[in-house]
Amino acid sequence: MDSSISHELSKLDPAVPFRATADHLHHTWAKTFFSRPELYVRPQSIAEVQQLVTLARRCRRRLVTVGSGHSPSDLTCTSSWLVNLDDFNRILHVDTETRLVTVEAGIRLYELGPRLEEQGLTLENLGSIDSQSIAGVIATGTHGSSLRHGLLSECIESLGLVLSNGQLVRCSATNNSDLFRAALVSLGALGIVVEVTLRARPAFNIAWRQERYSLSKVLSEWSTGLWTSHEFVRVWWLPYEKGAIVWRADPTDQPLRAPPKNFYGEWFGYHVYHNLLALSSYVPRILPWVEWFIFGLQYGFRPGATVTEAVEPARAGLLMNCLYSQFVNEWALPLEKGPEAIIRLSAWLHGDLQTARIPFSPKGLWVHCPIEVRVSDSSKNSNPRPFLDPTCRDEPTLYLNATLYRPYFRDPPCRQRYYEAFEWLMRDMGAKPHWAKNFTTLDSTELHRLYKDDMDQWLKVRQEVDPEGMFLGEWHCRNLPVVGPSEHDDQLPLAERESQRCKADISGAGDGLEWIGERRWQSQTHSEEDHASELLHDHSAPSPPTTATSEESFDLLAKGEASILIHGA
Ligand SMILES: Cc1cc2nc3c(=O)[nH]c(=O)nc-3n(C[C@H](O)[C@H](O)[C@H](O)COP(=O)(O)OP(=O)(O)OC[C@H]3O[C@@H](n4cnc5c(N)ncnc54)[C@H](O)[C@@H]3O)c2cc1C
Ligand SMILES: O=C1O[C@H](CO)C(O)=C1O
Repeated sequence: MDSSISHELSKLDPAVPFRATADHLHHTWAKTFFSRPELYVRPQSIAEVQQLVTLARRCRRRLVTVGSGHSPSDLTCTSSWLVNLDDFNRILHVDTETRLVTVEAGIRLYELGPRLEEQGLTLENLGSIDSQSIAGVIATGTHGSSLRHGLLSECIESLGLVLSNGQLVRCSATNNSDLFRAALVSLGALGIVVEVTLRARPAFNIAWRQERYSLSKVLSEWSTGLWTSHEFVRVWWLPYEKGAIVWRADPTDQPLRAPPKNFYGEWFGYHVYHNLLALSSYVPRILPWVEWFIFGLQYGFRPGATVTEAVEPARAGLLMNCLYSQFVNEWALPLEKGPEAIIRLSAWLHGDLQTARIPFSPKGLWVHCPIEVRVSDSSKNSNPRPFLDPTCRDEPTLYLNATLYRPYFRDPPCRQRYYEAFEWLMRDMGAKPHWAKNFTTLDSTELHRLYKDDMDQWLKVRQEVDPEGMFLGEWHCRNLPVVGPSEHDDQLPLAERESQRCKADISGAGDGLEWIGERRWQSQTHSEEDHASELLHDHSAPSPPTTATSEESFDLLAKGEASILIHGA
């Protein structure tokens, strides 16, 4: 460890462990990005998180918190310090009457699910997987597919965050409500979420049914029951087949019934599909045939031919097999605009530019399926909305997700043009991108135009709780107007800028990129004077962990007047 870090650490409480290692190689689940943080820290208590934040501030380092790394963008990449709360994952309190559950923020959904079930409870909604940490799910606005639910974070009652001055602050709809609305989609840029209180639902099983539809049937039923006939509905669109797989589920009292085996869920089918996708990178024109062949074997070759059904606990039945590494490019738009968006994208993929009205050539371009078609509805939610909620405020939301697999971690050749065209269409339809995913053609000005005042409010809260940019990186600077156009980076001295991205020279990385950050701290000599003034301002209260729960203490914090705990300072 850098001697200046050891020196600063020696001034802190030796009884509070600093569980840091060097040489950690970070990568996203999809291996789209790699980075080598200077330190990888796995705290096990709030005191450890507070000490870590204090140390980072004194050493002038950026902090990035990573959950399970399932966000496929460079959002979690850093050359500075990477914090992971996998060892901070206990259930702290369960009230079976109110169904309020408090957990440490590193808990993964697959750990939480069975623990809630022991208490007769479950989460009310899930996305496609349960690998994420609860804090990660909240931070990027993860959603499932149901018009009876909004974002998964709708069930969050309150959050506890450690801010850049080391203070633990709690927030909810009624307490520090602006901080709460900002933290509900925080993008990791406010502080480290350490505690989450959520409202669970009585455990339930779902009966699900999956069948093949023609695309025309999907479109004709769009407004007449497709999305409303069941509590949970999702559609996978097969663009070349002009077909779709429609999956629907409702709570049930029926006895459990395991799903039947399926083609690519087994070893043979999994590898056949993977290798056909790999082959298609060299011979892209086989993709329509791959779609016909694989989805025929998986779901039947004709609409209605094969119906698959099962009864499973919701915590398992709502999930799906996401197969291989992938790029995901997902946007939220009004549900009523869905048929137009699908008809135009379908026309483009089939070369009908007049209907498509998308100014890119589809010539020689072949893409993967499925395009995921999902829904969400936050408009009836009585909880405060996150400032950065991409779903529609007053009407149901459609999510369109253009999935592109990366067989053996290799990028498919269609990616750039397909995503340019897809994103152009989404922008033309007034859609907003899912924060976690691989959108590329928007910048901070355009994202600001989409969120307007809501983004301004988010930026205001962010700036108040992290004035030096300890939790900001290149991803945030690229996508959010965290500094005004005329202002200089010096206003956020801890924010980490990217210095380079290159093909990762790492075994098994495929086309994954290595993200390298500027080591700004090497040029920021922290003078004795700075240090003395920092100590004066921040480090005044060597007492038990500070908890601020009132509006008042948040205001004090915003003015930089609140005192914080430094263990052993
Ligand atoms: C196979 C797959 C399936 C997916 N399915 C869906 C889906 O169905 N619906 C959907 O909406 N999304 C889906 N996603 C996206 C995924 O839900 C989000 O990317 C989610 O944020 C990942 O959680 P994580 O724990 O991996 O967080 P990470 O990706 O590690 O981090 C995400 C953000 O959360 C921040 N963060 C994490 N922990 C903390 C903390 N303790 N305090 C403060 N900030 C924190 C990070 O700094 C970062 O900004 C899927 C992704 C994959 C790869
Ligand atoms: O990001 C996502 O990946 C899967 C698709 O494979 C899914 O549903 C997401 O959302």
